[in-house]
Amino acid sequence: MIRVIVTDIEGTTSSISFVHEVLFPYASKHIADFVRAGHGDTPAIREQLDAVAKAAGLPADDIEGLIAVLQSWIAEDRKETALKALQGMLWERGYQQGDFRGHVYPDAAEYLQRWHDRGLRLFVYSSGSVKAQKLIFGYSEAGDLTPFFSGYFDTRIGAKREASSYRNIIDELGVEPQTVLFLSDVEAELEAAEAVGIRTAWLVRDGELPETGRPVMRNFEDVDKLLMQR
Ligand SMILES: CSCCC(=O)C(=O)COP(=O)(O)O
Ligand SMILES: [Mg+2]
Repeated sequence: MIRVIVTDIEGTTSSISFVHEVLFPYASKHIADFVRAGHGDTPAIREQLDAVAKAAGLPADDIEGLIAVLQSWIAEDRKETALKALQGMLWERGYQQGDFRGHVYPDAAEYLQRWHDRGLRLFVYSSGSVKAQKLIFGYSEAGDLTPFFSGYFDTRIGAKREASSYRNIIDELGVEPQTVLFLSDVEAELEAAEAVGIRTAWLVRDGELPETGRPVMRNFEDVDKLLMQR
């Protein structure tokens, strides 16, 4: 019986276009000023810049070089933990100022509430930082959805296509893998979760249904029907 749901964000609870056409361009536009203003006296920013410098093989004081690296990572959608941490800090201002609100599909907002009320424990696992996860759900178009979640995982637990990440999540939650349902739009992530015994559901929000033996879910209502069968 499923007792825990772990959900991806981009392409699952929320549209890919919101992430790629709103959040990433906002980060790209503001990252340079953010880093120039914060690198000297904000330890949380400095810590992430040191990680960027190490990963890129640049001196930690090459601020313009680090900005160029960050811009290129945003453009190529690199799931680098330090970039994701900086993006989360940057987006906080955008959400607080009302520049945008987090996109969450109406069916996702509805069933997150229903599943929570039914006693299921809900968690997020996204490449976006935990801060960014709390922001997209906290400032969502459907209101503050964070009360429905029991916890959040980002790439500090491991990369989303690695089976070991899902083992780490199971260990952290202290549950049996077959009691967990993982939702994602990326088949490689589902395969990694399945490798450690986690149940999965594949969200295909838009476009043609792929030819696969795997059951495909168009929305969270379909996921709920699957839950009822298990
Ligand atoms: C938490 S909202 C920003 C999403 C993000 O930065 C990202 O890389 C999306 O990754 P996901 O694992 O949710 O597909
Ligand atoms: Mg996704």
